[in-house]
Amino acid sequence: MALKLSGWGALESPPLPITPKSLSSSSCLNFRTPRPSSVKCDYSCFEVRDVSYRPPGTEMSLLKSVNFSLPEKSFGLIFGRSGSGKTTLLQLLAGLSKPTSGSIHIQRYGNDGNPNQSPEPLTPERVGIVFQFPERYFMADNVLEEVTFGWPRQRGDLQFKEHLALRLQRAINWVGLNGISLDKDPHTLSGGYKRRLALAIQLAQIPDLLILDEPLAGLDWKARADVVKLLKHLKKELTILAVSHDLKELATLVDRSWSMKMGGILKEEPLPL
Ligand SMILES: Nc1ncnc2c1ncn2[C@@H]1O[C@H](COP(=O)(O)OP(=O)(O)OP(=O)(O)O)[C@@H](O)[C@H]1O
Repeated sequence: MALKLSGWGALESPPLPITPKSLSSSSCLNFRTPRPSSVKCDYSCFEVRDVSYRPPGTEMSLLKSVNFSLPEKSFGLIFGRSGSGKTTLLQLLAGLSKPTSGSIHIQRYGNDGNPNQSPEPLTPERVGIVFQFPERYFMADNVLEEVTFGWPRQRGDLQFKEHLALRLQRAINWVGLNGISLDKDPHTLSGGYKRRLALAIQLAQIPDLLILDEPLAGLDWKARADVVKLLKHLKKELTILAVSHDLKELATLVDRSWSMKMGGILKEEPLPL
């Protein structure tokens, strides 16, 4: 099967077809199969309950009894002063560190607004995180290698590779990178396209929750507008939680917002615009 990418975005050079063969030389890290489509629910929320965090070996709590919930397919924004604990909270959500106390889970609710299942823990495989300045961490010589970095290298069956190829195509289409040749060096992309690539890397894993740490930082005005437009598009399909100082530019996307006070105390508050 050869999947040809086509669609929006100016075509700089003909894109490479994505085939199971072109995915055969990647390595495996934490790869998750998609949830069965038979699992239906009325709606679900990402919930943080009484989460506190004190780094190992220290006496100081960086987060104090944090509580919030974010319904699926909504956009949440956390703002607050530098050093208040925003990134620390994102790291807990992504499973990069463990709360000292409290829980982080997904809760499904029925039509009557009551939980209709036990909460499921939010495992790291269900979360995609794009750090500040993600382009600084690009490792590969071309776009295809960058998106598939960490994918299975062993000889899998054809069906599995077709499945990966479809995921890749979906992620690339989603962020509008389909006008870019997959053999292009990621470091030569514009600022906005580098951010699209960083998003595609996470979207290819089909996360339930996409976390963005300062998604507009370091971009010029045109790239910032471009990324905001893209996030508006992604929000239709995904649950997104961002930390940002760029409140005005992201305001039109925001469904829920919280202020992180110094000392790691989170409060639901409208954006101070
Ligand atoms: N492992 C650690 N041990 C001790 N202190 C830490 C540790 N990690 C972070 N801190 C401190 O915790 C506080 C919160 O840091 P954090 O990076 O979460 O803040 P932030 O709100 O994201 O800031 P910024 O907006 O500048 O990114 C800071 O004072 C930081 O120095």
